[in-house]
Amino acid sequence: MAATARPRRSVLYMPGSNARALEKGRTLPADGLILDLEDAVAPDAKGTARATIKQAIAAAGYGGRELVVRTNGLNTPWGYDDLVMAASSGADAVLLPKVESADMVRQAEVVLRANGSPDSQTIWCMMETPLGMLNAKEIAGASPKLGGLVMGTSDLAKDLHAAHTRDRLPMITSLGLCLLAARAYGLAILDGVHLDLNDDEGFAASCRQGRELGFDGKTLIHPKTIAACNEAFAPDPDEIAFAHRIIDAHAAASAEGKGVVLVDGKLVENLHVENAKRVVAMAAAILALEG
Ligand SMILES: CC(C)(COP(=O)(O)OP(=O)(O)OC[C@H]1O[C@@H](n2cnc3c(N)ncnc32)[C@H](O)[C@@H]1OP(=O)(O)O)[C@@H](O)C(=O)NCCC(=O)NCCSC(=O)C[C@H](O)C(=O)O
Ligand SMILES: [Mg+2]
Repeated sequence: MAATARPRRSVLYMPGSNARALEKGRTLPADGLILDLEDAVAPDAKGTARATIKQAIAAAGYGGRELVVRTNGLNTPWGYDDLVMAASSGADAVLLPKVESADMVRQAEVVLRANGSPDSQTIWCMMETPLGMLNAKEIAGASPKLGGLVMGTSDLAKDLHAAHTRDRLPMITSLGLCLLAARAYGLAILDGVHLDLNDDEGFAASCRQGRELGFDGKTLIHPKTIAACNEAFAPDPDEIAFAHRIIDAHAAASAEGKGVVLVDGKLVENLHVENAKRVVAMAAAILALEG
């Protein structure tokens, strides 16, 4: 499915070492699941987590949820074996951590292809280091196998010596650079996690801001945040109704040989129709996923 028509409002991380979480993922209303081998898994548990993830995907039952395996880096003792497992696991995508260059993407791609990764399996990149931000454009254009970027705002804040503030001003340059790179290359892009599980208001504000900036959705660490995230990133009924009015009014105007029309007092041109069609397609894709 095209990056813009597949719902990715909520994508939940779960430690690959936590079989209970992987089981729960089959019933949670998240659009996607990141089965993690990296930061959520202790060094001693990496091998077991790899086997647990492989078994969970093979056992199926995840419905239309997009399944993503986050591997360790190729510069670690686990990265190569993670990629070998992920390649033939049946996961929809493989998420590479701490990507800083196009070369890092291509090295992983070689291992994935050599180990049976189907064409349909995409590569996603964690964008979470200062060098990664500066090289966002070359990373986004590194390979036709690339499907998306995921902001790693926790690692980024650490490396930038930045604070986690309500307005996320310290993150804005980085979020903007990655959004530009993703949209320039037709990739999906997901916002970073909100770490404070007791801060519902702050979580809602970060969802709102992420959507306004243009993110497709947000990565999450706990199931209790999925519903609010789905709502925040879905087009609301008024938006969908307005999109239909735009499409219909512009079609009628075109039939009369006109290129522009006013809808509810607002100027509508071709570009607005394109956007309206994207909104309608996303609403339909969400209905199909939830139906
Ligand atoms: C944060 C947690 C460790 C909290 O876990 P827990 O104490 O078990 O929470 P609850 O008791 O409230 O759980 C209630 C039920 O929900 C299930 N649960 C909890 N979290 C998840 C989850 N992520 N996926 C699936 N299911 C989950 C529990 O099993 C309970 O179920 P039940 O048995 O039926 O009662 C935990 O939430 C957690 O581990 N979260 C994920 C942490 C993680 O993956 N971190 C790494 C990713 S974030 C990151 O790396 C950021 C990035 O790289 C960056 O740099 O920014
Ligand atoms: Mg990280």
